[in-house]
Amino acid sequence: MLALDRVGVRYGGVNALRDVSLELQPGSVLGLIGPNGAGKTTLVNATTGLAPLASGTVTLDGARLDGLPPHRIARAGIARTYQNIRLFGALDVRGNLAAGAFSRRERLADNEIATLLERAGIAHVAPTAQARSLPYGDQRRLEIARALAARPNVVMLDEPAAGMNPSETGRLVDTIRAIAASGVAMLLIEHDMTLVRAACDRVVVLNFGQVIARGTPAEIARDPVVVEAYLGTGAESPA
Ligand SMILES: Nc1ncnc2c1ncn2[C@@H]1O[C@H](COP(=O)(O)OP(=O)(O)OP(=O)(O)O)[C@@H](O)[C@H]1O
Repeated sequence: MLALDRVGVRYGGVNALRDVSLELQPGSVLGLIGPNGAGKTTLVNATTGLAPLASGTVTLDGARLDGLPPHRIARAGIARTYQNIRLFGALDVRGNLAAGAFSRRERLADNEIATLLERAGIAHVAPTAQARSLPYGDQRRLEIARALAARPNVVMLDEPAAGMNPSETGRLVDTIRAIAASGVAMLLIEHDMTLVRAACDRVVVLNFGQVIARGTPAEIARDPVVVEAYLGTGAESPA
């Protein structure tokens, strides 16, 4: 289990995160929602060693992760994707997956490459295809495959459906649920409430760096505090 306990992150005078506690359980998907600038990406950065903690702790099965460099945290079994795709565009699919497996310090076998592509929902993609030549939705999924290449216990997806059309987004739900079902603890940052409702077991809502609500997707959708801070003000409808 991954646990954040009273985590605080400061950027100058900004409390990007304040007193945030949450847990990710194997086999389960936790949704993380909130308005732009609420601190969602910062939470992933704090977990993966990219944003230093001002307070609190991050532990994986009881072992402290905060303070470790990003590569050590990756080796401990935490993988992520990025809000803006960060593939090695000039490399082929195999090269990108090998980069994801780097923390394991072993070669990536051909059959494992096939399995990773299948788990990410892009079994049709050739390992020799150049990453930047892939359609956008496939690039997003290649990022997921690269995260899985590390054989992680925890996967954090930062807006994986951004730029996808509705049918691609629908298929993404199956991919996410299948990864969780394999025993991975997952965090899903997402603005699309349809996807959140379909993919997440529980949801945490951030606003100005603080948790303002937590519960099942149905509970969150009818929470007046959430509707006021987030759902009612944007394009998303809580209905
Ligand atoms: N490297 C940084 N330096 C300074 N301030 C930062 C940095 N990263 C984030 N912030 C600030 O911290 C706050 C939280 O930002 P963060 O990107 O985590 O929000 P978010 O919820 O992921 O937003 P979005 O939905 O737009 O991605 C914002 O006020 C942001 O401006």
